[in-house]
Amino acid sequence: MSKLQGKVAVVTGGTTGIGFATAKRFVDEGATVFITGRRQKELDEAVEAIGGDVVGVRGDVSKLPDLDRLYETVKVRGKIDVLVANAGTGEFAPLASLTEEHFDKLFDLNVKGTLFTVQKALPLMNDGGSIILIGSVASVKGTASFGTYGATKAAVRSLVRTWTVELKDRRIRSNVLSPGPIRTPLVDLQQPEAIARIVATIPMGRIGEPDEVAKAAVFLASDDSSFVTGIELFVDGGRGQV
Ligand SMILES: NC(=O)c1ccc[n+]([C@@H]2O[C@H](COP(=O)([O-])OP(=O)(O)OC[C@H]3O[C@@H](n4cnc5c(N)ncnc54)[C@H](O)[C@@H]3O)[C@@H](O)[C@H]2O)c1
Repeated sequence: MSKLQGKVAVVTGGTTGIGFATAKRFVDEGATVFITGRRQKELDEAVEAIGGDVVGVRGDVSKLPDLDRLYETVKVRGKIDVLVANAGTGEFAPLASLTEEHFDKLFDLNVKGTLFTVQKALPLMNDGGSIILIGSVASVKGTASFGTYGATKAAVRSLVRTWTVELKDRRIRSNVLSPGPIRTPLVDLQQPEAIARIVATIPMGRIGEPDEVAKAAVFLASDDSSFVTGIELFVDGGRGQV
């Protein structure tokens, strides 16, 4: 039995990496999935590669009018059962030399974009639905140059605590799914020495694959996690746990 049969899901930033893998898993589990991306070409390629019941909507989730347009499109196909606020950016710089521009860029997308992605979805969400925000192990593990990024993801973790309480009467569950280092365009694999340093901090001795995060997303999206809300689920090979 498919775990998401008949469900409608939205995955922001679904053209690459974790968002792409999650959208693919959701479609394979029977869901209708809307993905977002900023560039039409990448969006079309992702829709083609995922196949099945997937719709691409172009937009930048840090811009509120784009979010309105996204949900206008989704509305035509019905209510939302699962929302994955995945779009996020990671640029890394020591706090001591951080610029205001860098700070604003990260907070605009990772915090403001994530908050309004959820807020604007609420009128369309089915009671009993599931909200998944993508966090990061960087919020609990001090790592040089990850300060601003980690702070944005700590904010995401905090937002979920509040959504969990504010949405309880509608039985909407909200959880954070926090990956450790995963093989996606966000992680620069062209720097083998940096990767080796990261891998040395991971008990499982390797970086993760996008589909390993996607499998956990299916758990949080489906009835398998019917009594799970307000948590942070780490998919990090143990990196943040030791
Ligand atoms: N890869 C990792 O190691 C890792 C670890 C922890 C958390 N994460 C988080 O996972 C999520 C997905 O990242 P990923 O690793 O798959 O990298 P990625 O670069 O493949 O994915 C990021 C996605 O967000 C989209 N995006 C970026 N800015 C956007 C915007 N303004 N509007 C709409 N979409 C936008 C990108 O187009 C892309 O599809 C992010 O929130 C990231 O912070 C990644």
